[in-house]
This record gives sequence, structure tokens and C-alpha cells, in this order.
Amino acid sequence: MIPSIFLVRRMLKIVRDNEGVVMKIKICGATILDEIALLNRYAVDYVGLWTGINGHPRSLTEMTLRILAAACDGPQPIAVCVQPANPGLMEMLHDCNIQWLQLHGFTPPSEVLCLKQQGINVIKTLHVDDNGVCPELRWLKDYDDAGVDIYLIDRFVSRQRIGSTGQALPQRVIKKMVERLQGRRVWLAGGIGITTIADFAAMPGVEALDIDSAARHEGRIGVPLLPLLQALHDGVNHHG
Ligand SMILES: O=C(O)c1ccccc1N[C@@H]1O[C@H](COP(=O)(O)O)[C@@H](O)[C@H]1O
Repeated sequence: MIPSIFLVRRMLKIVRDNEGVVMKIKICGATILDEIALLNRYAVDYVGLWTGINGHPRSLTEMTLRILAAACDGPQPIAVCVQPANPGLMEMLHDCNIQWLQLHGFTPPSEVLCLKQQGINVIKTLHVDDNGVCPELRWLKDYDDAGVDIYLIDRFVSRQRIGSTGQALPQRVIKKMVERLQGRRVWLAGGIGITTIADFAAMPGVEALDIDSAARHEGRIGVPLLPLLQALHDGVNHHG
């Protein structure tokens, strides 16, 4: 049976109140106000808004970014980009009152430092393949020194398909990466869905789960979200 929105909100409050098993949720790639309204209602923690990604069907114009960010009532908006080269980016984020920037490309530590000096919170994606190879690890200390706030582990397939693979990394690879990142804030993305979310519900060292594909039905964030949150709640209870 599908629980009511009120029950889901109560469940999520329990997830958050239950010390030690809190798991935050980010839903990525909202493009319309109806999606933001749903994420507000379900008390999701973060909303990813794609911006400045040339040729991406869900990359937002500045005006839409501003409207969607302003509509976030609870969830914190995160601008998600691949190359933060646009000189007006920081001004735009400031105007839109967006305090978080997810760098999903191969931005070097020197550029991260520049962005940090302009006062934005940075989430740096770590591209990890199924063998556990992650090119950014070589510069981990430089990223730390540049001031990366959060590291996001995502499955890497190819430069032609840099995100939203809808496919998970092997568990042993995730565990090894989380160990390697010990002492840092770590988020996890890549194929988190209804059948796997419970496994990640209380994963030590992971602060938030980042979901795109599995929250969508016919391209829109919607129907699958409630069962996903229910499965997360069940997972928290199971592990707790
Ligand atoms: O989806 C994309 O095409 C994309 C483009 C630019 C930046 C990020 C992108 N996707 C990211 O992929 C992960 C997880 O996706 P999934 O749950 O495996 O479908 C998420 O962080 C998105 O921001």
C-alpha cells in the first residue's frame, strides 16, 4: 500500500531524528515547477538544477534556474555543471541565491580554488569506473587544499556519458572509495534505485544519496519518488 504524503513526511522525520542513521537525499535534474513542488512536499534535502551544460536537454536558462531555485521551499538548490568556465556563472548563482555548485566534469583543483575564493560551496564529482579507477584521486590533496566541501562518488562510463548512467558501481568499489575518502564529506550517486536504496540507507561514511534516473517516470521526476523514499525508510529501520 502506498502511504500518504503526510505519512511519508513523518517517516522522513523519523529518518532524520534517528541519530546515526540519517541519510540525506538529493534529486537531480528538475526542470519544471511541478517537480520542485513535489520535492518540497516530500522534504527532499537537495535539488540539482543543471545549468550551462551545452546541448543538454535539461540544462536550464538563467531565468528558469532563478524561478526553480526561488521555488525551493526546504530543499536546497544545487547548480550542477560540467565546465564552470562561464565568466558570469558566480554572479548568476549569487543573483539566484544558490549557494551550492556541483562540478560534474573534470575541473582541476586550481579552478576549484578560484570558485571557492568567490564564496561558493563546492561538490566535486569523483568519476569512478567499475575497477575502482578514479583519475581525480591523484589530486585529492590538491582538491582538499582548494577547499572542496563534499566529494560525490559517481559511476563513470565514458566522457560522452558523464552522468545519469542509471547504473551502480560494484559495492566493493564503493566501500573502497568511501574508505579512501575517510574524514571528508561524501555523497553517492550512480544507479541508486528502488532495489538498491535500502542497501545504502545506513552506509557508514556516506552523508547523502544523489538520484536522477530512478526518480523519473516518462522523463519527469514524479511517481517513482514515493516508493523510493519508502524503500529508504524501510532500509533505515532494517539497519537501525
Ligand atoms: O545526467 C546527465 O546527463 C548529467 C549531466 C551533467 C552533470 C550531471 C549529470 N548527471 C548526474 O548523474 C548522477 C546520478 O545519476 P543516476 O541516478 O545514475 O541517473 C547525478 O549526480 C546527476 O547530477
